Amino acid sequence: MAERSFAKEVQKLKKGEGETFTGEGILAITKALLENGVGYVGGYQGSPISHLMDVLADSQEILTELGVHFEASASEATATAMLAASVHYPIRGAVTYKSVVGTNVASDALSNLASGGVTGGALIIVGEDYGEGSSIMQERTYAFAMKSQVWMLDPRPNLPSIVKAVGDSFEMSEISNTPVMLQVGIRSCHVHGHFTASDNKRPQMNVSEALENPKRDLQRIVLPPATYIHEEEKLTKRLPAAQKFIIDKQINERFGTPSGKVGIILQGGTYNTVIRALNRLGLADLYGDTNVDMLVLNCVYPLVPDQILDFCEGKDAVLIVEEGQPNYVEQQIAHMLYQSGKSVKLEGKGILPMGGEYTGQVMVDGLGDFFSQHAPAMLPVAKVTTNEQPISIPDLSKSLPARPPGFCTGCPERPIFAATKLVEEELGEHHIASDIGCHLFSIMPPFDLGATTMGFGLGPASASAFHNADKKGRRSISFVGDGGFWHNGLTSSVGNAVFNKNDNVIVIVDNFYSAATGGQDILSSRADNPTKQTQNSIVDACKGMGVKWIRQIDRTYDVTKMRDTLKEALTTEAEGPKVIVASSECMLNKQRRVKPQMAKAAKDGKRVVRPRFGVDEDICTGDHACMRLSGCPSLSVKDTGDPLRDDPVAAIDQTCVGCGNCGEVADAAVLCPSFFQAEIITNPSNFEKRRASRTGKIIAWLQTRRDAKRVAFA
Ligand SMILES: O=C(O)C(=O)Cc1c[nH]c2ccccc12
Repeated sequence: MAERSFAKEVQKLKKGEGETFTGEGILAITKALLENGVGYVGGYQGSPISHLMDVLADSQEILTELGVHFEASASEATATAMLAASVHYPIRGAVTYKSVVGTNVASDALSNLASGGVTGGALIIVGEDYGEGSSIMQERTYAFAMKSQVWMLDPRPNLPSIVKAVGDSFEMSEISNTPVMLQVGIRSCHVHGHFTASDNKRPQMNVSEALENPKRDLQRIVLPPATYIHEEEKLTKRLPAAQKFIIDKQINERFGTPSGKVGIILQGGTYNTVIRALNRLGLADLYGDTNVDMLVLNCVYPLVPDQILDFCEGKDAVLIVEEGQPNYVEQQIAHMLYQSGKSVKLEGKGILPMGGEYTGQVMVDGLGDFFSQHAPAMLPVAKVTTNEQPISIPDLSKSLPARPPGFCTGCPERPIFAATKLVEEELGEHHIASDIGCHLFSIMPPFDLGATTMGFGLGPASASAFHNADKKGRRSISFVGDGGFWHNGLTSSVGNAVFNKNDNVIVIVDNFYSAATGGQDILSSRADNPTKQTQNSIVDACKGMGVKWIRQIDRTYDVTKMRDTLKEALTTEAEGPKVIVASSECMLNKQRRVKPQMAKAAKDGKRVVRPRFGVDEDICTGDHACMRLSGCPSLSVKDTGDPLRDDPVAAIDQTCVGCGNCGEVADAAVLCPSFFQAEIITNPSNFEKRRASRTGKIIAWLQTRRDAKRVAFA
């Protein structure tokens, strides 16, 4: 079960011609797919397009009704390979993946797909995870579009434009026999708005019909000599067809006064920020109407030289607004201008920063500089000759404590790293390889464990060079999550270690979901899923791969067991990789699952017990050793008001879910007797009520007696 249910929202997918659809960008994309007769959809989840996969998963019924096949692909490579169904058949297909990392994984299939070309429209929806709030390295998917010759649309961030781009992409893909990427940034994915819906369309051909009428065309299969034909076709047919389509269909838009002496060429995705900046500069009204001449590239690849040169004609200066680096669009435009001998002044990176997100302030500063330098007369006098002092923003890093991202309250992964810390205390520091997923938070305080992260499912692979010539010497420890394990870790990491007789320790962090991407089900998820085969054992898969030494830990909160098993793995004489599968349910998902059940039980008058932990502040010495081995967000500090105690004591707040980690850690590390466990009982039995009342009275009497003897501070 994913973190959010879209069961209610997907009902909007049934809206018909003329009805108003209101909602989030990614939901609009899903609706647009159905309106455009898509035949199959798939993908791999990742921020910021995880919810698109969740919406599709929740729309299974509607998809089936329309004859649309949906798959939660094993990886982005799988998703892209799935688009093979559009190679020979006139079936429209769409897949989603996250940004450059998804494209990296997909790139083998992507090159093959782009070389052979497609018959049915093939659409890749890329959630471009660039800028503030991103979870990955800062690169651009654009490079892949260029190298494989895949077109890239980047629509203005509003629902009608995004929906239109879906239809345009399919058409463009079919006309030019080329796959198309629809790039949507973080803000586009989550922008809210409305558009006028059309009826959903059944696919022109569905996948069952294709199976009944198999087809092949040697010219579309990637093997020499066809590959040479593909390259030629790319240059002489597909590219010109795409460029003609861009002009004929007016994919790119012109705004403002066409004869302006200065102009802006911008990626569609930056439009909202540009318009807001123009508004702040006094160059656009609140509705976005402006006199500034603008060419909005809703298609950022390929560019159409005639269109660009026509825009630049007669202008003194043109600014390219292109987020991220390298400045691919600017370079291409510079080349066009140089080749055609135009003397227009080209601005872009320089006036705007080379890297980083073009946030509102960055855009106001950059556009302000551009107009001050090249068209100061356009700016309102107050902006040019301002004597306003810029607002100074205090450096909050001096006064606020750092708040590194970390494990959630009750996360079952925290004790795994607490155990690792304890083992290192005994056996010394080890080389630790990390992977993608929640468990990567181990690299942050208070654990500070892990030296590298090389890719999804590649944790153990990234430790593979570390082969200790001394059999009794130190081994590496590597981590991989259950998500990464099924994404490709089983072969790239575990199989590789078995085959190469790697002697290191591999910990598979199994929390029953692809947790970091939003709690989607995966092969080893424990829940029943009506459309998927779940409950496939990670241990059996590893054994099947040839792992001989394997241990399953069923409750990661058992820090002592976790610590002892890790120690055994690091010291055993057994050869080959030592694999520990550490399993406990993701606490976020567990709470989502259990809370409604408990609430219902309580409402029905049933007895419900919720464990909570607390700290006895009279016993706590305030040394905070518990926190150094935990980092639980519910574990905090509290001032006792006692002037004789310098340090605040530990305190557990209301967000505690009673996972028991703090107590376990304290026990395994022999740290602290100040933790206690309490039970909150809803609808207690009469016996429990009487007992609580009795003990309450005794405790109150003892407390009053003790307080009377206490020295009081005024
Ligand atoms: O959701 C995220 O933030 C991810 O990075 C997850 C993810 C999805 N597909 C990937 C491919 C390579 C690396 C990470 C991911």
